[in-house]
Amino acid sequence: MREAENIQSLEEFGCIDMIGFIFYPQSPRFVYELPSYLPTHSQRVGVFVNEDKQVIATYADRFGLNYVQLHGNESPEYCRSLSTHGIKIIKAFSIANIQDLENVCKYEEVCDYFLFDTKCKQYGGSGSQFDWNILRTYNGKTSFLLSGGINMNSIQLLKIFKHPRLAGYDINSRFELEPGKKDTKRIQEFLHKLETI
Ligand SMILES: O=C(O)c1ccccc1N[C@@H]1O[C@H](COP(=O)(O)O)[C@@H](O)[C@H]1O
Repeated sequence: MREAENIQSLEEFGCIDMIGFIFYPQSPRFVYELPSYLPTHSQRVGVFVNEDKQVIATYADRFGLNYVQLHGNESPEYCRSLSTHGIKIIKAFSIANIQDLENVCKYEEVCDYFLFDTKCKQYGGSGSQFDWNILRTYNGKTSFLLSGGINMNSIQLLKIFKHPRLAGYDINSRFELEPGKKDTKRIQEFLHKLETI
């Protein structure tokens, strides 16, 4: 997210655990300036793709980031060296089949969360869902966020999908008015349906 009012009105829901800022210059959601309001209750997450560690540290300071979400081909060593600097790590993995989970175990101990996203041509923000049944074979210790194209029509499937390490849902492009601007009404409706239906 990148607009102060938009961030503030979403945070007012009181149940959004994390709000993300995309620091990948090729993304249409790239955050090019510091918003005049930053979340105070929701955790601040910076999203990076194969970024220089010094650049990440600079953004982490400037935005007061609680987490960095690494959405590229970052190695376990790279994650470890960031985490030893006190930065909490969410490592994203692109999933299309069971084999895509093979390398995930190498990242145990060096990440706070994993994030399972749909494999696509670009690095993220595809708006497409993958087959969550693949995650039934994930038996690691690290909790994960479910991501990739989650939308209003995902609710029934979200309710059915259970996993002992599932920590939360990550919503992005399917809840936007335009890139980087969330449709707060649609999100409110989504949250309501998730609780009630
Ligand atoms: O959204 C982007 O532009 C983006 C660019 C580079 C890396 C990650 C990006 N977004 C992340 O992708 C997932 C899934 O998003 P979607 O629901 O499929 O649109 C999410 O974690 C975004 O933060």
